[in-house]
Amino acid sequence: MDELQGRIDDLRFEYRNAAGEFFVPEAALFELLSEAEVRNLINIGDWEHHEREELAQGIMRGARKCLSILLLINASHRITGFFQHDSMQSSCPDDRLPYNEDSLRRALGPDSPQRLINRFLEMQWTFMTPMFKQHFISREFDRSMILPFMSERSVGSGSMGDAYLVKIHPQCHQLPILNHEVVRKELKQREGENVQSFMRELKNLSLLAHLNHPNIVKLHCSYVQDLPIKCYNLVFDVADGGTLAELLDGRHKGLGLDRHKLLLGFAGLASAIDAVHNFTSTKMDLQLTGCHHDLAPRNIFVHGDKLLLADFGLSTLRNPQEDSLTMFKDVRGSYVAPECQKSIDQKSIQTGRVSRPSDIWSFGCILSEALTYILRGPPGVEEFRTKRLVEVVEGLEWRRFHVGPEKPNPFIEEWLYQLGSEEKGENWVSRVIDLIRWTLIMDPGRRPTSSQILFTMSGIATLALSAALEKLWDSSHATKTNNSHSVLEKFRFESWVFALTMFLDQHDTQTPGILQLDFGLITNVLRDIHLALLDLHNDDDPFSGHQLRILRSHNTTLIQALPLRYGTVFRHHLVEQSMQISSMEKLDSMSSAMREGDEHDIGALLAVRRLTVLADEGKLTHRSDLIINNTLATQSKLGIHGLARLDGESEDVIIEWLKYDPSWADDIIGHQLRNRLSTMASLLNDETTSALPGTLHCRGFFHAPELTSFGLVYRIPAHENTPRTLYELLEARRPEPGDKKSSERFRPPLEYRFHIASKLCRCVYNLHEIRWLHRNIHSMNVICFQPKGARDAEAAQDPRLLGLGASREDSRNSFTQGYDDDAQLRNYHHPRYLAQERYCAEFDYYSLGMVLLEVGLWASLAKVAQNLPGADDIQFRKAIVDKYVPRLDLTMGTAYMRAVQWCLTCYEESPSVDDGQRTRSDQFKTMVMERIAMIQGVDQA
Ligand SMILES: Nc1ncnc2c1ncn2[C@@H]1O[C@H](COP(=O)(O)OP(=O)(O)OP(=O)(O)O)[C@@H](O)[C@H]1O
Repeated sequence: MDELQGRIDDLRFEYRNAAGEFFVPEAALFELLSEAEVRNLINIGDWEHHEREELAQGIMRGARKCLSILLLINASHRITGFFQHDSMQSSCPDDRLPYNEDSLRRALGPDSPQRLINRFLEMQWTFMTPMFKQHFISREFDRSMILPFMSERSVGSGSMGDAYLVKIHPQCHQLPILNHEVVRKELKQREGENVQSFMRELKNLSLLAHLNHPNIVKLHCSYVQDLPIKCYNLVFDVADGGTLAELLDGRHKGLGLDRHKLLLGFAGLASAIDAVHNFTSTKMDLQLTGCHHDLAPRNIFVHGDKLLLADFGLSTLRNPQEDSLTMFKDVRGSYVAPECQKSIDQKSIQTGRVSRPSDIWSFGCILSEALTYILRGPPGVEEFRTKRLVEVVEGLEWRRFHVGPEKPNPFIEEWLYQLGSEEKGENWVSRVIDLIRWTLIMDPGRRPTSSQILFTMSGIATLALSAALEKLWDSSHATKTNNSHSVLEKFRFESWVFALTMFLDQHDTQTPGILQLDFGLITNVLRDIHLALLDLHNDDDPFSGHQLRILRSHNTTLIQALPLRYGTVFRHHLVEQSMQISSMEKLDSMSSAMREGDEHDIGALLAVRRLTVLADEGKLTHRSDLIINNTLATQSKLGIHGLARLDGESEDVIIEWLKYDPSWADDIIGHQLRNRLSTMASLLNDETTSALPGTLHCRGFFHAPELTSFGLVYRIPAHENTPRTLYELLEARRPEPGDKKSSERFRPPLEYRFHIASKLCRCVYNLHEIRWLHRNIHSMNVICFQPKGARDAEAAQDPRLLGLGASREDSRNSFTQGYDDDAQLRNYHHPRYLAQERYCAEFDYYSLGMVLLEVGLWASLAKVAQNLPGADDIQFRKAIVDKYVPRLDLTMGTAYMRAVQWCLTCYEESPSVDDGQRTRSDQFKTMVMERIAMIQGVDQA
């Protein structure tokens, strides 16, 4: 027993706090006083056998501290009394520490000497050091309580209290802290406003602690100690980088924050302000409207690369139904909003009523200093502060961003203008300045809300970081080989930045919440990309599969984070970028790289693009296997084309006739023509080309000298289906019993018509994406496939575009399509093209518009033209636009009508970029393709 007593006594003098007091951490005591030790002690003591088991269990359950004290004062046998007087309550003797004289006398027995009682009372404090745990709020400590603070040093003081950096004994806390350190903020005085502020801060922080917001300083716990006056303490997580005020002044510790981190820090800060302004806790089923009221750099901490919002002593969090205006409590500081003081009159300032926009003003002020810091460093901040100093009334000067309740400080705008003219290459600077201007609007009602600030600030920070990464990507890329996979990833990243920028520009910040972006996720991915790019510099084989796979997966995450509509913008930009590649070799490898990844459809487009360039350059290999020598066993007309069966075959084929001028049939020109045909057939035979939606697979070509024509031979996709031209269907009459033609016209249901329209748009859009103009869109070049046994409506299905062969020819003189270049085909062409203007995409849209009109009215253009006898090309177009297009309103709806109208008038309209659309193809997509797809209920994205 003596030996155990000696060891406990040693433990008593092992730990000494910063105030020189000894204490025994609970865990250390329990380690020493194990169950074996306790049982051993009981076994050698004077206790009756039948008492021993219960006693051992009772001590282990919660009396080891009392037992230790009794051992040290040589009264261990009295431990039984602590149980005898527990009135069979479940609490344990240790739980009842600290004892007072009466309760102790009851436990120790009435015969216990006073000296024993005194010694216990004195000794007990050594064994009851508090255990600091999270969310222990408002604990009251006796003045004798020994706190396990191993070291303590002052880190600053504010108007309300002093702050100390404290190291807690590792066995005396269960806090998630680094190095066992916390900041203890101690209230300076106990009277008046300070106590109220303390209590308010405590209440606010306790509520905010439930949010566990990464940008709000973490309150771990709080306590009050009677010393003998009440001393109020808040225990915070340590912010390791000092305050933002110190950073801006150049007095910060550590590395500080670079520009991107600072911008991200402000996005985090905006998020904290938003959390305060719109406090919501599902756990507590609570929604409150908050206001910080004292936003200033000294109340913002730097922690790692985060900014933390602190000091909630003046803040309010209240029920949203309550009036959210508050009388401003203090008028100090440079960041105070103009509405915070009602009037200034001979040095006396009347406080005004403030609400959340006042915080927004302060945020804007702080942001402007931060921007100055980024661009000009601490001396710039100093200059800004000095220059904005104004004398408000005689003898009263301040550095605020206004000069009275309704007057802005004119210097601020001048300063922002100066900042804006710097850093030309950095597009985010002007965005930050725009945001600052918005926050510094004198009318509080017109300032942005915290959610708008959060969105805008997050967008700015993301764009700034992305721009830096683009540079890094360039520099690392420039030194590497032209590995197509790496070029592709760079393109994907750039296209993502493009789509993001468009999203931020177009997002209506007045109605936040409609389209949201997970900025947290995006920032993390951007950080990972940064690391991966840095790795590339140090890697021997930088574009090895592994590195690229990492970058590809990061890019994919970014792309998937875009709202659906902007995923389409991304895709379009990627196509545009890829189309800039002029080298055939690069196009080829880029196309293969894409076909392996997420954008395989773009890869296929690129492959076709490559083929078309090769075809135009006459470099497409001439393939003898595409020359068809069979004669035609049967032949019938398919409008201007043919439906035939080749000798010895069992399936029909479609023949696109290309007629040449007989005078060219001499040997030399004939050879050239043959070469051209061979090139076209190779292009249309390639599986990538025939995989384009709305096209047919070309098997090859043959020469029919007797017709001075070549025939391009196409496969029928499902051979039992009957091909019919759209023109034929438009003209068709409903069959009557006995197969007699009725006078009633055949009209497929609307959904069939929308489907045809939609598919044709898609086909033209894809062709244009790869810069392939069709040049011959008309309803005789649209082939539908009637399933076997289907009648009427079902004939109008699965439309495909013919005429692609001739479209590769620059000159209209090489071939004419069909047996004769029918005058009625003229109606599909834009008058300006007919007047010899160079062919452009708008002319394809015009022709497509005419076909869409035919589909909409379900009447051929030839039929329509019969009502316009003698009209020249221009008059014809005008009559169509003015008279026939409006009829679509009734047959197909307004959206369809507008789509057709756009096709027929886009050439006349000056190119416009103001609605955010960059190219005609973009416009076609939104104005026509998506409109029609939307009526049809199909997402064309
Ligand atoms: N959690 C913390 N981590 C690191 N340092 C802190 C922490 N809390 C306070 N400090 C330091 O202690 C100083 C005093 O903080 P305190 O919140 O008491 O006053 P203040 O905000 O600077 O002034 P005022 O109360 O007048 O607004 C701070 O400026 C900061 O340097």
